[in-house]
Parts: sequence; structure tokens; C-alpha cells
Amino acid sequence: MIIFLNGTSSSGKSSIAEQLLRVLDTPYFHLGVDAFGAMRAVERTLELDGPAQAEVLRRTRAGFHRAVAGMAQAGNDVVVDHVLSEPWRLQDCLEVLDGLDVFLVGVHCPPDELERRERARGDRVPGQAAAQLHSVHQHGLYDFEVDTSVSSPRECALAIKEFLGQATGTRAFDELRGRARGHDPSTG
Ligand SMILES: Nc1ncnc2c1ncn2[C@@H]1O[C@H](COP(=O)(O)OP(=O)(O)OP(=O)(O)O)[C@@H](O)[C@H]1O
Repeated sequence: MIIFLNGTSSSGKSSIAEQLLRVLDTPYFHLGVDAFGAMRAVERTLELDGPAQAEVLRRTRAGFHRAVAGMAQAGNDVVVDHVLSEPWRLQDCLEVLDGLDVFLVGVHCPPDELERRERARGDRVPGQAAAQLHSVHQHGLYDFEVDTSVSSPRECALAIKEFLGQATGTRAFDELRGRARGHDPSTG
């Protein structure tokens, strides 16, 4: 099982992932895109010119998607924490995670609260998260959605757990993959 949290920076994905690992009944792993970026050599990356840096970042994300697939294919349950801010990231996940059970969760937070959190964190540029809102949720389809401006991370985690236990039918990932390939998955 892959519980895939998608939301802007500061929307509350990591906080929910942390709570999910506490409330879920089996030992899930939390794999976050930020943690993968943090594994890279910072100084060697900064020495590169713009296009070379962009390529390193793209490869980091592509590698992250394949690491998630590898963990799940080995039988591990995973909570993914990602920012689908470019169309290729979702398309790549749809391909790489084909055959795996993905439960896609939209993590929402309104712009004013995002900006308040960015100011409180101090290491973010205020307004950057809100600027991602459109692109991150552009595909417009989820298995479940939470609003972190009205629910605590624990409440969101408990709601996800409850809905996951009841969810049946076609997953958003299968529907989105079908759309990308130009056919309806419910008709095979
Ligand atoms: N449900 C919530 N209610 C209030 N504050 C929250 C909530 N969830 C997270 N926060 C606060 O918002 C900030 C960002 O949270 P978190 O690191 O979980 O977000 P994120 O989406 O993983 O961010 P990033 O992608 O930038 O790492 C933290 O200061 C956290 O305490």
C-alpha cells in the first residue's frame, strides 16, 4: 500500500506522515522528497550551472519515484510526501507505480495560512507555497482530501486511516493513468 500525500510546501504533508506512522496498524515507511534532496552533496550541486543543476534536481525526483516503487515492490507499506508541481512528476509516478496500490491524498491549505506558516518557519520565502497551489493540484482528482487549516495533523491522519479502510472502486491513480494513456480504466 502506498499512501501518497500531495500538497504545496508548508501544507502539512510531513506532519501528517509522522502521525500516519503512529496511527496505522502496520509498520509503514515515510519517504519524503525533501529527505531525498537532503541526501545529495550540497556544495557539488551549487557549483553547477543552471541547466546542470536543473538536471540534477530532475534526476533526484525521478530517483525518488523509483525508490518508492522499489520499497513497495519489496512488500513494504509506504507513506509518500511529494509536491506534484510539474506535470512530468505525476506522469512519471503513474508509470513507475503501475501495478501498485496507490491511495492519493490531496493535502490542502489556503494561501493566507501557507504564508503565515512560511513566516513562522523563517527558512521559506513567503508566498512561494501559495504560488504552487494551481500546478500542484492541477490534475484535480484524489481518493481523499484534507484541509490542514481546519484539522490537526493527527485528525487528518485518523481521517485518512478511516477512509482508507472503507475505500473501494477505481483509485484516482488508475483513473489518471487511464486518462494519460487515452482510455477509461473501468472498461479495461
Ligand atoms: N494541521 C496543521 N495545523 C497547523 N499547523 C500545521 C499543520 N500541519 C503542519 N503545520 C505547521 O506547518 C509547517 C509546515 O508543516 P510540514 O513540514 O508538515 O509541511 P510540509 O508540507 O511537509 O512542508 P515542506 O514540503 O515545505 O517540507 C510546520 O511549522 C507545522 O508545524
